[in-house]
Amino acid sequence: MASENPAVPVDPAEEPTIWSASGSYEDISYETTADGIAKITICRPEVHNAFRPQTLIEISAALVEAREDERVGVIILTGQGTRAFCSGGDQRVRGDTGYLEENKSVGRFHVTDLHVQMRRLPKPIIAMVAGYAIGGGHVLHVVCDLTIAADNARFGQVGPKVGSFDGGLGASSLSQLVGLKKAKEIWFLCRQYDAQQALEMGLINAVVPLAELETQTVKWCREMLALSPFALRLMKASFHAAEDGYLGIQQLAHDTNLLFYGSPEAQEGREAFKAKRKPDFDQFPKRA
Ligand SMILES: CC(C)(COP(=O)(O)OP(=O)(O)OC[C@H]1O[C@@H](n2cnc3c(N)ncnc32)[C@H](O)[C@@H]1OP(=O)(O)O)[C@@H](O)C(=O)NCCC(=O)NCCSC(=O)CCC(=O)c1ccccc1C(=O)O
Repeated sequence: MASENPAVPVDPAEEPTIWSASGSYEDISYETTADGIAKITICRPEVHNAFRPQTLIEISAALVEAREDERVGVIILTGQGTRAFCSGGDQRVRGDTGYLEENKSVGRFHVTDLHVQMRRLPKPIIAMVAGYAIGGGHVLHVVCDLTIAADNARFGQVGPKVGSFDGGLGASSLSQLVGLKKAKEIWFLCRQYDAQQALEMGLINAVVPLAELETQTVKWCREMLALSPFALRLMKASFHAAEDGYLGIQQLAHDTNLLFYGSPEAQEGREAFKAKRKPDFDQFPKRA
């Protein structure tokens, strides 16, 4: 809300949210706020926002857009309407070799690359969940960095009921969140859990009234936007480094390199090369 007294500064966390849409997508929408929030919405409410290959290709493109936009600091992933965040792979286009793109006869799992992209993306991604987060839709929220759920949210895996499973992040990240026994229960029994149960088992970060889902999620985003973006980037990479092995180390190491490039020591190497002279690294301390 704008402050009525100009002497009282407006708390950025309380500013109204104005979304600007951009891009030309069929299955999703991509919107941003002037203060640095991007929102990707799956727009297939007639199938509880189930994804087909095209949906995942578009989410991936929107994530690239959000990543490359230097104004964007936080990304929200959500589903259109109040009945579902996402119900997983669209079973109508599930072929015998994976999920089928239009006019293609050989299927694949586009989610594999998308999960990796979300995990490596150096900006926080928040799942904003109303209604069902089921099957591959449940895994999508698990892969997000944070999850804010409405009080009507329902969570669960259904793979073993419909002849599918996610032994990737859908197993490993899930068991990190809720523990091995609970993760096995979720997969082995295919039950549904309400938002309160999900909160209690550490699957999500907060439960809010449905009517406040977006304002509360935006509030969380704005709290993060007020923090150091590079510190958030390094923390995201650090959380995943051990589990991601060499590729986790690579992310952190290259981020260190990014910082090193800003130092006089690294710049001396570059300048010496360009001037075709011997670099003078003696001027820099051999740090303890
Ligand atoms: C979510 C439900 C429990 C909701 O039930 P209800 O409220 O009664 O609604 P419905 O009447 O069932 O649904 C309304 C409407 O939507 C259609 N629909 C819902 N979900 C899907 C879907 N996934 N695909 C296609 N269509 C869907 C439903 O048919 C209705 O349409 P009408 O025309 O009105 O009849 C319930 O809907 C439900 O259980 N849905 C199915 C959930 C499901 O089976 N999901 C797929 C699981 S498998 C998966 O997601 C794999 C994903 C993947 O690609 C993958 C592959 C390999 C490794 C990892 C992954 C990964 O993790 O992603």
